[in-house]
Amino acid sequence: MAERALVVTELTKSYGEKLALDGLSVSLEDGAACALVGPNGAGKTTLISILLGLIAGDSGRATIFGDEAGSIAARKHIGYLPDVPSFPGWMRADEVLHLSRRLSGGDDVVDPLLEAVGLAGNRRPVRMFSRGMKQRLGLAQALVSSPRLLILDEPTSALDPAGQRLFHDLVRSLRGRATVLYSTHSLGEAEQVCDSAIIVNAGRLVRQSSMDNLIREGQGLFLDVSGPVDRLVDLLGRVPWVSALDRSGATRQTLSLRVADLETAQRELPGLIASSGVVLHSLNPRGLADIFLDLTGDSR
Ligand SMILES: Nc1ncnc2c1ncn2[C@@H]1O[C@H](COP(=O)(O)OP(=O)(O)OP(=O)(O)O)[C@@H](O)[C@H]1O
Repeated sequence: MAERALVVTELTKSYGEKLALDGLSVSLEDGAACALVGPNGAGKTTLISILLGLIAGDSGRATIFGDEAGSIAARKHIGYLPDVPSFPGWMRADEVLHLSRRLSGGDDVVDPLLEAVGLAGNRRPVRMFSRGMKQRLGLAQALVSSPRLLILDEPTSALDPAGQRLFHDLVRSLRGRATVLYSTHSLGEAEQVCDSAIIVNAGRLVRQSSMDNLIREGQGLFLDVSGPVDRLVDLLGRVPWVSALDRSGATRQTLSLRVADLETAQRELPGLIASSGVVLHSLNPRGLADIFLDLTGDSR
């Protein structure tokens, strides 16, 4: 069986009274592109810091390709891109990468890497780079030692939407070079780059699942309706494709439907609305942000 890229078992870490990781267990197959998703304070940075060997857990274990997190062997497996990478402003991109390569003892991959991140031939000093360019250089730097595990920590938090999209395209194009662990607040971002997600909240694992499954299980519709809403709720209670129904509001009400079969729901819903006699004000699909809120709740 292939060696797993990451195995985290019952990992716990407190800062004084604050429990940041609470018996977290997750694992990652070699070659996966997995998002680490959770709201502020979920424990993502703490987990990454332990994987990088910057801090130690209180109990439990983490191994990277079989090597204990924090060991020299484990560190050699990892390439890391922080949210805001910094470089000596006077250096050029190629100089940054040559220096990193010498320090890490990696292969001579500087030119292809600069090409891959769209910085080939750029002779300007890094201080003249935009944030997006710095992030792309940071990605190249993280890859310079040919790591087996690439950890990206909220890498687009300082980028505008266009810069984010470019960065997502770039990470997607680099998939296959390394196993990817991509920390983000957003399932929407995770979907752009990753095929699976580890969702954490309050230091605990909420779900580890493929993106496809998360989206399928969370799919549904929001209906804004008024009039004989009880009648519509009654009709919806009888069809097999509704898996959950929440209702809020007074005169004008919002029905939140989770559906097992979206296509059937979209085909049959207009008929149910018409026969119930309600007035439909709006109909919207549930998005990834709704799925994220469902899974992480409001437990902070
Ligand atoms: N050095 C520290 N001292 C005290 N508490 C800390 C420290 N670092 C983190 N914490 C607390 O531990 C918990 C987990 O924090 P962590 O930074 O790991 O979460 P996160 O998921 O990375 O959050 P964010 O998305 O906001 O970066 C939070 O409640 C945070 O306040």
